[in-house]
Amino acid sequence: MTTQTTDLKTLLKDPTLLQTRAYVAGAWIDADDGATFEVTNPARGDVIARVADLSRAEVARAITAAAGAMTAWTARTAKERAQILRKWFDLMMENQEDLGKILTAEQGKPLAEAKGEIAYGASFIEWFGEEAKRIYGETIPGHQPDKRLTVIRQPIGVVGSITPWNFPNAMITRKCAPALAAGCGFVGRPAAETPLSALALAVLAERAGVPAGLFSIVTSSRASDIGKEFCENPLIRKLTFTGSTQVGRVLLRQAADQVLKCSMELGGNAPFIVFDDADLDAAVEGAMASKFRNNGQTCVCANRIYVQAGVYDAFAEKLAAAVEKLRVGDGLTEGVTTGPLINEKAVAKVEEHIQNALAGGATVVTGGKPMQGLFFEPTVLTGITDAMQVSTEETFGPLAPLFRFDTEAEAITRANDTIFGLAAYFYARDIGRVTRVQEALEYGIVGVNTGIISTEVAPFGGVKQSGLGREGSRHGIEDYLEMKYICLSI
Ligand SMILES: NC(=O)C1=CN([C@@H]2O[C@H](COP(=O)(O)OP(=O)(O)OC[C@H]3O[C@@H](n4cnc5c(N)ncnc54)[C@H](OP(=O)(O)O)[C@@H]3O)[C@@H](O)[C@H]2O)C=CC1
Ligand SMILES: O=C(O)[C@H](O)CS(=O)(=O)O
Repeated sequence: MTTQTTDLKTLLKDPTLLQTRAYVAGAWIDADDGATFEVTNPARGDVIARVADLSRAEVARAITAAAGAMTAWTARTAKERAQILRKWFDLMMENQEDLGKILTAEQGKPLAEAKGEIAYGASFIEWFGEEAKRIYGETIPGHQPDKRLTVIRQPIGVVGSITPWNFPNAMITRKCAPALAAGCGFVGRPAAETPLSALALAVLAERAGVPAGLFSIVTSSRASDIGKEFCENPLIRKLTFTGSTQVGRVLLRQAADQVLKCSMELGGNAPFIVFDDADLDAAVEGAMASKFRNNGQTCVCANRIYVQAGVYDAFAEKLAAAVEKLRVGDGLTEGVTTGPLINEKAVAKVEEHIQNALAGGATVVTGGKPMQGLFFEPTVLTGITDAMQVSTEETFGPLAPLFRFDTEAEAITRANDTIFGLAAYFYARDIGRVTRVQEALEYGIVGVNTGIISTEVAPFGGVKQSGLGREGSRHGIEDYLEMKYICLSI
């Protein structure tokens, strides 16, 4: 690690965006016992903040306040709610540079990418501010002459939210925006690695006019405790989680006791398939975008790259050349394309997958080794087989493993041979093949001739063990509404 330290406040135009206390029931609070936890810059290893370390008691207060604030919030018109969300969006975009610097400092992604995440995160607040005005009901032709049937949709209640470190802004807004638009209260617990982006969001929520108590950010190093509070507190009507499938299973088990409605955005193992008839240069561009975005730390990153035999060597050569142009370094340094991994566990996992592949006969085309601190050489391996760990486990790092295949049917079978089903990608130009493959892949999201699929206007989510529900799009608000059927006898 460098000896350089990160004095974030001096980097910000508006230093008040950097908060270290939790935002609970409309107030900025320390933990009742004064406890704090450290936030470090993964690029430099230095401590950039000490943040309030809340326990269940403070979180319970946030939940109670959210329930209390819902009454007035749902009494407002949809237009008033929409206007406040629009103001929040505007404030996020006005402060995009500062929010990006805070995000880079605590998560590591290059500033340009962090600013891109701020725009992506803000887009959910803009989108659901608009959707707030379109929560329609139904009238149904009565089943008897004296019956008048209607269906109305009402906010589900207080939402508990748990989010990961890899998108510390967008994963929260992808949840809180539809929740608030639907009229719900919201209590968000960000990952301990990246709480500062969430707290900066709360600063701007307050400025935008989000009512005190409706929206809280509860920072804590005690993830399991907070998860239990969300699952056991009867005022919580909805749990929304983004993170690993392993933790998703724990939460679903805990949620069962109260039959708590859950949305789960979980792990992935995305196949990226390159057919003989693909535009190879486009396929390399798509593979670079999908694989190395956020240094490979996204749930929709290409995790397995299948290349048809006829173009395997050419693709491997082109991909390696593109990978060698990546510039690894501190995300706050101009021109850096690839930041550090989030922690030592992440570095160890990438190294484990590489060593396992090499032991099985794979070959390093470029990269392959850890660098100083949490940095890792962007890596391309050839000779990957289905017996290797990288075939069944999500690497969550800068490793591009190339599998060879012969036929279309083989590619589909191998691509689907996983417990996950979040995102898949393929490059081909034959219209018959494109149609067959896009329909045969068992995934919630399929990118055809593109490696980037994320947008607020489309439904994001997985099948199989990649999750439950969809976020974003006109569907994303459904998970925060309950349908009420009214049968009026006249
Ligand atoms: N489908 C999707 O959209 C996404 C999926 N993921 C998946 O998550 C993994 C990487 O992210 P990572 O953060 O390591 O995932 P984790 O599942 O370990 O953590 C996700 C969040 O859950 C918290 N958490 C951990 N254990 C518990 C628990 N027992 N009860 C309540 N909360 C808990 C974490 O807190 P803390 O970090 O403080 O320990 C973090 O805030 C990958 O598998 C990736 O694919 C990640 C992002 C998006
Ligand atoms: O956490 C993730 O990986 C995100 O869900 C992926 S995306 O929505 O930013 O593409």
